[in-house]
Amino acid sequence: MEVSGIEEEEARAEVDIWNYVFGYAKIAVVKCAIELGIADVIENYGSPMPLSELATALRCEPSRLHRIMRFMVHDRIFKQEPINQHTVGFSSTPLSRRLIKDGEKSMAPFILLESSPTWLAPWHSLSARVLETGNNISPFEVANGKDLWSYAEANPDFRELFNNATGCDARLTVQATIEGCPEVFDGVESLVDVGGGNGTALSLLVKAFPWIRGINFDLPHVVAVAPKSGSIENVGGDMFMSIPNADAAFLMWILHDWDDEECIKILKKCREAIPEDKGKVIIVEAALEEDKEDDELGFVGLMLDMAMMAHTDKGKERTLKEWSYVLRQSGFTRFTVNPIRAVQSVIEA
Ligand SMILES: Nc1ncnc2c1ncn2[C@@H]1O[C@H](CSCC[C@H]([NH3+])C(=O)O)[C@@H](O)[C@H]1O
Repeated sequence: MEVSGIEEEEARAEVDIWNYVFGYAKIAVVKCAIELGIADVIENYGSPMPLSELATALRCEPSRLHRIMRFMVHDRIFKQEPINQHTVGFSSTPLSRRLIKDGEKSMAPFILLESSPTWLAPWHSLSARVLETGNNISPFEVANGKDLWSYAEANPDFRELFNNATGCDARLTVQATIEGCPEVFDGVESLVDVGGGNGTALSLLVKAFPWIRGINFDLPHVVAVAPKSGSIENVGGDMFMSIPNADAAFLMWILHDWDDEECIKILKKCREAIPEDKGKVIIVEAALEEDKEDDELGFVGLMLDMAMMAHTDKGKERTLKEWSYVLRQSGFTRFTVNPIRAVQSVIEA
C-alpha cells in the first residue's frame, strides 16, 4: 500500500476508535431525549423553537439542555434555524420524528427497549458465548437468570416494553409490505400470524386487505392480554405443537429467534396448518447478502444478527442460501424473496 494510503487509514482509525470508545453515548442521549419528550415538544411548536422556551416547556436546566441539544444537532437529529438576527431555534427532522413517543414513524419504544438494563446486560457476555468452551446458555439467560420468553412471561412490565418495541417496528414493516408487495396477499382469505404478539401486524393487514380473516397466534399469556378486535381471533398455544389452520401463515421476526432445526419444526407445523394446493407461508425477515459491503441497511442486518446472539438461545439472521436450506428441509420447493423498504424482506413460500 502507498504511504498516503496507510496515513489515511491511520487517520480514519484515530477517529473511528473514539466512536467505539463512546459508542454508548449516542443511544444514551437519544433515550434521554425520548424520556424528556424533546422531539414531541419541538414538533408541536410548529416553528424553530428557542432554547429558552424549550427549557421552560420541559422544565429543564438550560445549560445542560443546551449541551444535549448541541450533541443532537451535530448528529443531525435536530436542525438549528434562525428565528431572527439574534436567535436560533431548533426544528424537527425526519430523524427526530422517529423519536416522538406516539408518532406515526416512531421508533422510540424500540430505543427504550434496547437501552433498558435487562436488554443491555446480555451484551456483556457475548465473548463467553463465542468461545469454544463458552456458555451453553444465551447471554440473556446469563444476565437475567431466565431465557427471553420465560423472563418475559414472569415480568409483565418487561413484556410490555418488548411488545411496544416490536409493535413499532411491526407498524413500519407491515406498511412497507403492503406498499411493496400487496400481491402476496392475493387470494388469501384467512391468515394466521404465528408469534403475532399483541396483534399489531395483523390488525394493519386486515385493515389493508379487509377480505382477510385474521388469527393472532402466540403463547397463551401473550394473547391473554392482547387487545380484542372484532375482525381478529386471538388464539393461544405453542407453535412447536400446533398452529391454527388458515390459507396462509405469516411469520414476522419469528424464525430468527431459532436455530435451523427449530425453524424446520415450526415451518413443518405451518405446512400442516395451510391447504396443500393454495397454502403459503409469508416470512418477513432479513435476508443477509454477504458480499454487499457498502449496503447500510445490510449492516443493520448484521447488527440484528449480533442482537440475536445476545438475546436468544440459538437465533441468527440468515443469508439467502440459509433461508433456502431451511425452507427446502421443511418441504417448501418454491419460494420468492421480495425486497421492501425495510431491514426485512418478504419471503413467500
Ligand atoms: N412457542 C411459541 N409459540 C408461539 N409463539 C411464540 C413461541 N415462542 C415465542 N413466541 C412469540 O414469538 C414472538 C416473537 S417477537 C415477534 C413479534 C411479532 N411477530 C412482530 O414482528 O412484531 C413473541 O411474541 C413470542 O411471545
